[in-house]
Amino acid sequence: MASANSDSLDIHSVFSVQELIKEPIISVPQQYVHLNQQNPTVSEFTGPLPTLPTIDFKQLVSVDTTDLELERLHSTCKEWGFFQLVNHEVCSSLMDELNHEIKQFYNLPLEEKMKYMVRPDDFQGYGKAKLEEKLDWGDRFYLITNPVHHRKPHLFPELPPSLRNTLECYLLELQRLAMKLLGFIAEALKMDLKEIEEMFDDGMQSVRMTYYPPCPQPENVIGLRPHSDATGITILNQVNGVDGLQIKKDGFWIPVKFIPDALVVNVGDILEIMSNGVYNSIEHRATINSEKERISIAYFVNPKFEAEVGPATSLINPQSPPLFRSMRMEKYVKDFFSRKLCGKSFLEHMKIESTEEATLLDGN
Ligand SMILES: O=C(O)CCC(=O)C(=O)O
Ligand SMILES: [Fe+2]
Repeated sequence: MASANSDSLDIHSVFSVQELIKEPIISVPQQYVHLNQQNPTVSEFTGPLPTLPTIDFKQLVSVDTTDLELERLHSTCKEWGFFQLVNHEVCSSLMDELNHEIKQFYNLPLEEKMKYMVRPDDFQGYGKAKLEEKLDWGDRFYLITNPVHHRKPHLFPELPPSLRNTLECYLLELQRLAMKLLGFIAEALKMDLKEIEEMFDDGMQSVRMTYYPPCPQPENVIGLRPHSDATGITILNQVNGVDGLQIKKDGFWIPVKFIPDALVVNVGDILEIMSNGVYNSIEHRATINSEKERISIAYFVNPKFEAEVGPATSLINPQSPPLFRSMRMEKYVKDFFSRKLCGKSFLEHMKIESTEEATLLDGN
């Protein structure tokens, strides 16, 4: 066990923040200190703090209101890349159950959780995929859940049965929701519905369950460092209702308020690419609370491994040439995970450079 204020951490403490704080600490070990995380602060924002728009799923599906809500969906994905989704039809008792099960999981003794630890040369499992110089203040469990034959035998099938069953039900509900949402997104973008359906049908899906312990110096740590999601869309469930998510808007970090029963949806890099830059995959991060633990589960929705990730053919024409290169999903995932989860670097990598773009334009 780590002693208070020790900068030389034992392996368990590096592996799990939850273990590290089992004995009260007064200051944060150096490996976890991220300086200047708070800049620019929201207090520098002039005028009232903007609030993340809310999209009402009920209005999207209802014939009377669908056009107006589609317009709102479109402008929100362009201007914010994030929204709160209400009336999404995912049963609230299922959300409560999931909340309970994830808490139970993180309450298991470390030895139990270590059964699922990330193995060398892998990125799935409990714990950190690689030990970086600077560590985030959170314990993660990442696993690919779809296609089912991609599930690692020692992960999903070996989860405690009640967590596994609840998660399975939750995933089915979210899968249904995600496909409907993607359909509305295709409509809003005026892209071929078949194109999006074919790409995402039985696509690669994964979840990240994160436990963010409280920290006595929250301003010196970061729960999840700034990043954009490499996904099609992400559906985030702020499981225990504690705030912490922040998104970067016009250069400022804006907090996302927890709304009971709402899910937070965001445009990922792949949707930015598919929309040929019409939608934006926004940088976000998770901050830490000084007193309360925070738990979230992010569900990542992606095209199938065989799909070609690139600007949708139905959106490309001589007036709107492709701004991103195309790549098979399988390679995209492999290349992405061999990089660091930080900043928008991978999306930048997918951008067509100006000389290449010029050649393409010439060819048109
Ligand atoms: O926990 C959160 O609020 C954010 C999680 C997230 O951004 C992610 O897992 O990619
Ligand atoms: Fe994220």
